[in-house]
Amino acid sequence: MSNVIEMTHPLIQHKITRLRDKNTGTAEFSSLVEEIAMLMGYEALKDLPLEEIEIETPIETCKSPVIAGKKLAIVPILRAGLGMVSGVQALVPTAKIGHIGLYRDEVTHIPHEYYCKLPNPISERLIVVTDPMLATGGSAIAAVDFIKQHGGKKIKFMAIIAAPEGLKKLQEAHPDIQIYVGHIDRELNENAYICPGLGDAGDRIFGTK
Ligand SMILES: O=P(O)(O)OC[C@H]1O[C@H](OP(=O)(O)OP(=O)(O)O)[C@H](O)[C@@H]1O
Ligand SMILES: O=c1cc[nH]c(=O)[nH]1
Ligand SMILES: [Mg+2]
Repeated sequence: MSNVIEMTHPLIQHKITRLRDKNTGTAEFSSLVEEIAMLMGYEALKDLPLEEIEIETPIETCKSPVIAGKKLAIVPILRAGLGMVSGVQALVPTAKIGHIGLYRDEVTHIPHEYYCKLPNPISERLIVVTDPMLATGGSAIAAVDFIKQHGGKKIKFMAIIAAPEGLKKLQEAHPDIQIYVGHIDRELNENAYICPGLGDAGDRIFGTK
């Protein structure tokens, strides 16, 4: 799984355990999602290209590196992916933000699109797609399909928890993207929920259940 990078940092693992706990309430849950996204973003963005510019320090003129190229785009899959935006945005405050609205049908588990607005043009930007949960992979595949249809080429996908089944499908559908996951869990259950997982991420972030 060479294009899948699973996080090993102890802080991320600790925070994921807090997320899994059913007694963790909405305020702590959404803060943890933001913090994990920032820590994962630090890892996912470590190959950002640099260019040297000339600046003046109080002492002398020198050349020093800055991030090169077009501004990054962060694209959350609504709703739950929204909870990860501020964490990545804290690292790259100039990032443009797109949105893709998808919900999973409760019976068929097939994703349905209800919204899509991306920065335009998108073809030259690095695009970081965020969604805490990668279950069957249907939502992730549909989101990357949309981004590619709009011209997106350089895509990284960030999920906090992934099921092996969905990860495999996403890799097969989009072998050219890099996938960053906080933890790969055991399996999906009969309702396509991740086990052990953390329940419904959107409901826990926004307090809707
Ligand atoms: O890999 P999949 O099987 O497609 O499942 C994962 C999707 O399910 C959840 O969203 P949900 O449909 O619950 O929408 P929400 O974020 O609005 O709660 C989650 O945030 C992912 O987007
Ligand atoms: O376990 C799961 C699966 C899909 N969506 C979630 O929020 N949790
Ligand atoms: Mg949900």
